[in-house]
Amino acid sequence: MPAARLEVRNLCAGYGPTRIISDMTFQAAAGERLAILGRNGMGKTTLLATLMGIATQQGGRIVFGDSDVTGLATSLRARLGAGYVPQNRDIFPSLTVEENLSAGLKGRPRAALDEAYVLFPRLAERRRHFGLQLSGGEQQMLAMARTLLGHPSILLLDEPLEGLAPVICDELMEAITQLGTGGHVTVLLVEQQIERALDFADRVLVLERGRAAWQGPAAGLRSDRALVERLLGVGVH
Ligand SMILES: Nc1ncnc2c1ncn2[C@@H]1O[C@H](COP(=O)(O)OP(=O)(O)OP(=O)(O)O)[C@@H](O)[C@H]1O
Repeated sequence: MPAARLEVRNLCAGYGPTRIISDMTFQAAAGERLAILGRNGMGKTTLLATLMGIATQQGGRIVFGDSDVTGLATSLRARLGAGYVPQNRDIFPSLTVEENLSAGLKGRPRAALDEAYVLFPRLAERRRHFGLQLSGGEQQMLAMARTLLGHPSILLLDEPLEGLAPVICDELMEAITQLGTGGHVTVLLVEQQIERALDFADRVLVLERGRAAWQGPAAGLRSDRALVERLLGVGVH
């Protein structure tokens, strides 16, 4: 599936009647790399979960490509091209790497598994290992590769680097960058490692208490240390 545009208009969302996301409007062009940043608890995970139809959309519109997906079930959104790698990685612990990957094939031939092994050679070495035997980094690679096998047009990544050693973060960011560079998929990256996210992204959306506090080019945010400090409470180099 080719990369798709994402349009979010006046989105309100949360859990049941509890409001977490308020009146949020933003877009990602087809093939764009959008980093979603914000301090802890500002609503980043809830935003991705709402885009997937997991959290409750209370108002506004979500459009993937030409399809308004407001009100659609998660499975239909996946069929329309959304690929979601949640923060908890969600792999099957008692299935092997190969079996986990097969679950992402969505009817494609088994030979397509090689795409995952080319992207992450470690997974090829571990193909007969069970999910529970993998390191945190390998689990993240597996979760990402399984989603990518479905050829998403919009990829939602929730803190893929959380809890991983710097060398593994390097490896994962290289793969994510490789994916994003071809423009074949629109990538939304939620990440706490601000520098890595800014290195990757074309544009940035910063959340504050469930609202869009700032959006613009990654380079613009990086060059304004005072703004980064105010929005995110951290420094950048
Ligand atoms: N299932 C839930 N039911 C009710 N409230 C929830 C639920 N999950 C999260 N929240 C609340 O929603 C708010 C936003 O949480 P969310 O996980 O979206 O933030 P976040 O920006 O992703 O944080 P972090 O960076 O810590 O992962 C928090 O106040 C959190 O307590």
